[in-house]
Amino acid sequence: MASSNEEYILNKIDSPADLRLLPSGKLEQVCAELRQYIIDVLSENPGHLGASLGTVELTVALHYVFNTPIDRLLWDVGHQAYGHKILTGRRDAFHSLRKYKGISGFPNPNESEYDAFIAGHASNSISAALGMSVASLIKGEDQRHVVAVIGDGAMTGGLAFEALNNASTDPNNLLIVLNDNNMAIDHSVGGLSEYLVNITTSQTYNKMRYDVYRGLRKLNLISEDSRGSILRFNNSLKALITQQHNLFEGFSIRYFGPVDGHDVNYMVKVLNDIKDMKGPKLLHIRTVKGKGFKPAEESATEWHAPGKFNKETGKRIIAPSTIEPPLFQDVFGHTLVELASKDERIVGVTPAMPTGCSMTYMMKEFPNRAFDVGIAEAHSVTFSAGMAKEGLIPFCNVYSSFMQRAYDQLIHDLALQKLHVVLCLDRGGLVGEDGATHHGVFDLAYMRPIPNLVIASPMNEHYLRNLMFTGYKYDGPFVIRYPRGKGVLVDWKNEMTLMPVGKGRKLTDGTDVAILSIGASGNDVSKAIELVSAEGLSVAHYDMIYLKPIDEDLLHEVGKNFSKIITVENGVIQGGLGSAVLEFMSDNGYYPRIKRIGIPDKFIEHGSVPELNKLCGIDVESIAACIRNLVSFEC
Ligand SMILES: Cc1ncc(C[n+]2csc(CCOP(=O)(O)OP(=O)(O)O)c2C)c(N)n1
Ligand SMILES: CC(=O)[C@@H](O)[C@H](O)COP(=O)(O)O
Ligand SMILES: [Mg+2]
Repeated sequence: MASSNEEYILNKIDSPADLRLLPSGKLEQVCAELRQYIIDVLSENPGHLGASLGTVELTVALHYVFNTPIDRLLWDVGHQAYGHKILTGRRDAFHSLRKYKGISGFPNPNESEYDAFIAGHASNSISAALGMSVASLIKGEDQRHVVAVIGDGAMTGGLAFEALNNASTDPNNLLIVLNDNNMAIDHSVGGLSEYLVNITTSQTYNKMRYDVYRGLRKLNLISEDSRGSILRFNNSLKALITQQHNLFEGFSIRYFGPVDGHDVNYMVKVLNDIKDMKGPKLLHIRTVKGKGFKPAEESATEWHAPGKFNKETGKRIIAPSTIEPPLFQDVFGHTLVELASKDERIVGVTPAMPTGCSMTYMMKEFPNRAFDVGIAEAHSVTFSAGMAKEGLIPFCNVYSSFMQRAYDQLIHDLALQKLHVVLCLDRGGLVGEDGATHHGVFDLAYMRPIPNLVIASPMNEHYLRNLMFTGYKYDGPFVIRYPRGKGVLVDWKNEMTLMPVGKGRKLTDGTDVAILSIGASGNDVSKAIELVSAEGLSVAHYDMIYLKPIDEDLLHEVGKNFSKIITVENGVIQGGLGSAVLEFMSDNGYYPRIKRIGIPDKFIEHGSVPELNKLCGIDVESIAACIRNLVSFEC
């Protein structure tokens, strides 16, 4: 914070141009104010706190040195870009972060010209930035700098490695800033994270290399354009000092660092030094996730996205514990342990979301049988397929929207070989404040065309458990899709039973209209039916449970007995349950009037789940209105 005799500066920075007018001596103050502003706002309006606190100095240094938005700045994942938002004209709007009609929690070019590329899903920044850097050369815009900021977690994604590989050959002047805090949401995992720790321990070597390099440049003994000579210089220096091999230089990408990512003035100096170098280069900075807010520094996973908190006491504000239904993710986690304790062939796999999906329970109970494979959704599926081929029974848990990354693996590696993997898709449906990048609304539609897959979705916790048990017993790829958040049953721990594959169930009888739903949306359908029943309407409700194979007996029954049908799903209308029912009715000579309720053909913004459900017409009131309208033929 500004001391009493210092004027508050942040309010005067309406764009990075204002920042760049400040003397460098003021940058530390800007950082302090920026950090405090993030803490102040997020304590009341929750968001991704830890990552953005860790990048305060980097953000200030980048906007100070680079001529944004002409220079392109890409944030990987984008959850660390709150400081960037505040410095780029969104300071006052920051209070509306992640709220319905407010600013997005991630960079989005539709929101600001300073947001150079869409972000939300990890590991795309180097590819996109490389494309921009190559484009600027082809277009003759050689003055334009392109910078990708990527975390050590996001760097574990395969896409990032594909981009590094490409960056090493196609001409470009890309700068990659590797923001290394040794954390993803949970602890960073794998060889890369160990490697980065090792580089850090050889800091003296790297600093010496950088200092010698600066000296030679000052003496004009090496030239900027002569990439080969720099590499030769690096190599011979390396040979002089140590046999150590640098991964990035192995890719022909110049490596600088590691530097202290909380020393804003030093970063300004380094960035100024390296920004005009030709060719691809990587600056490795070390930061602390949650920097400047003690509880967040001490417990980074908890404070990744902590919800509301008291900024004075450092305590999270958690609703007083009443007896409530558990989170679906927790039911998954406990049930997996229960199954795994009876069959040692069961293993668990998560791509970097152990806390989020509650694989942590399995990791604690059976550390040798649970795997966090890093931000690597595609790999997680094929890795699971490999284990299944050898007789293990993997439960691979992937957030629905991140699963989009693994479509070919699903088809080629899993379904084609009909391997026994239970694929648990958490966060299916609208997820709320994370918005368009994170809604898990495409899964039912994109999986339905894939042969050999069984696709199921539970209406409540008992069905989740039953489906996990059925998936465990079923010899083939078995997908279970369930939503973010709480279930509906306080008493969730039932005796698990087999659910006949491809069989749905009738929940209520009725004559006016039949509603076919899948998954937890069925609970809203039940409530809507209660509303219209009180008005004298008679509605039959079927919980399909399985999208594939779909229950054909049930559909014949509905086709024969109803002239009006409503389908309800928390997924895109095109291709999911509604489409399956339309196809079936048409193929079998039934011609009822069918109204499909689901997510319309557009990307859905951020907001609370109830707000978005209403927006999409999948909330209780909208379903009830649809029933009334269909009965009177106006729907
Ligand atoms: C494809 C994909 N998988 C998983 C996630 C969930 N996720 C968001 S942030 C994050 C950790 C990122 O770690 P890092 O890049 O090191 O950033 P940090 O939070 O440490 O700053 C993960 C796994 C995601 N956004 N995208
Ligand atoms: C930035 C990111 O992708 C994750 O932090 C995501 O927001 C987690 O979502 P949940 O809160 O549903 O676990
Ligand atoms: Mg990290």
